[in-house]
Amino acid sequence: MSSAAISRPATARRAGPLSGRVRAPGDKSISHRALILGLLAVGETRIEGLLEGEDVLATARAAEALGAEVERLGEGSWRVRGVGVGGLRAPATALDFGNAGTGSRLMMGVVAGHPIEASFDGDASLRSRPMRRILDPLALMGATVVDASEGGRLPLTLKGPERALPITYETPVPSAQVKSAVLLAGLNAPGVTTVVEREATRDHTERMLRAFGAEVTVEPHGAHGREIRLVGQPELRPAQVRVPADPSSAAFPLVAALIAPGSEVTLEGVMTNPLRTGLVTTLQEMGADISLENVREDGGDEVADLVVRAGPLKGVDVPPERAPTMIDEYPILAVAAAFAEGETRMRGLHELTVKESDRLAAVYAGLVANGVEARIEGDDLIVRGGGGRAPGGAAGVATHLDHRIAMSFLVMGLAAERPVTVDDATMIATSFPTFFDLMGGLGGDLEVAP
Ligand SMILES: O=C(O)C1=C[C@@H](OP(=O)(O)O)[C@@H](O)[C@H](O)C1
Ligand SMILES: C=C(OP(=O)(O)O)C(=O)O
Repeated sequence: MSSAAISRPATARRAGPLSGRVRAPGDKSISHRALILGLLAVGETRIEGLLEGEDVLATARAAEALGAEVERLGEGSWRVRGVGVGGLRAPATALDFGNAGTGSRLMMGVVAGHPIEASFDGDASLRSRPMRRILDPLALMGATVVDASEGGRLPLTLKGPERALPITYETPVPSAQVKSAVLLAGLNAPGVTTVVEREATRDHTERMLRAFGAEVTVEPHGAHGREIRLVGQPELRPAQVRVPADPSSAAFPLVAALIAPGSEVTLEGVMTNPLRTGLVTTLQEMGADISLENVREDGGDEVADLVVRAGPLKGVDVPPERAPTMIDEYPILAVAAAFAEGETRMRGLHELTVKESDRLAAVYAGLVANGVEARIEGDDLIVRGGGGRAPGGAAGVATHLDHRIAMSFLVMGLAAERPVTVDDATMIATSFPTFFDLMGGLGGDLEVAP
């Protein structure tokens, strides 16, 4: 297991307006997948713009342990020499995924498709997260859980069958991680593996599998869902992957620019895949001044420069079916809502309770600690905004090993009447290692305890 890091509190204070042009780091979802498909391709995959955050570095180490040669050539520039589908070797020691749900769950799918045994572990947050949602479909494909902690949690040991079975699986929860784990296991199963999702989730695995030469078809399913079919046992060919800027990270300077009066910020090259843009849609409904400029295609996805100007926001009702397109953005949306005029109701947030922390509870507690009126009704979070103002003043928002809780409340501090301190900023390095430099470069006043 990762050794527990020493907590470092951080504080953000209101300063002048934010201004400048910045690029958020590479997309975390795509970075994990590029390393994993690089491992499964025959030959040399090149990745540019890889997110060099702790979560992704853990996946890079796991890919190495499973047989790939992984080399960093320069900032964000990586080379992966893969072993091919079917060519994995059993790792000598447990794979430690730290804080990373995506890396651990997708790699469980990879292992389950191969006749090898591997152990998975992580930090206290990852050890508390549900893994049955992954292990159940992988068992249908022939994998065995040799050993697991209570409730099928980490640390656990998984053993793949001699020959994985292709299945048709309807995901019980909207989860790109579950979908991806099944597809990755299906890569080494003879025949067609099918995943049906009632609500479409981020489609990076499907897109990237195609870019690496796999045969994948996607059809609509019902009102909001999709059916994805993968033909097993392809020889994946290596690809050149250019990783676009992560919309889930860009969300922090974006909301900071909206709520710090007088700000104008441009966020370059942000991925605008429609399955990731729920936050921008919602903020625009709230009246936010966000324009998409220079819309273009890059690395197989749509990207745009987002030009953001501060201005008044109004409360809105966010429908539950939008959740998969902005699942990681609710904490920062709640901060925007705290500065809006009137009430914002975010519906259907059950999945937030099983992230790095129980984000529904953590956001609610952080809002209340900062003098913001909020309540939880069932799976809904309701925030009453202060019409351009929020009190702030929390002396130590509890972040529970959750990077997005830490960044969200630091952004609140950049515009609140009193400074906001979070109890631990170390986890920010899992997804946004340049957060403090980037926000500071825009004029934000943030300080981490030495
Ligand atoms: O597939 C992915 O890259 C991710 C899927 C989402 O999780 P779920 O699949 O649990 O919804 C998201 O919260 C996570 O940050 C990244
Ligand atoms: C939920 C997240 O990531 P993961 O599931 O990969 O830990 C996140 O980054 O907000």
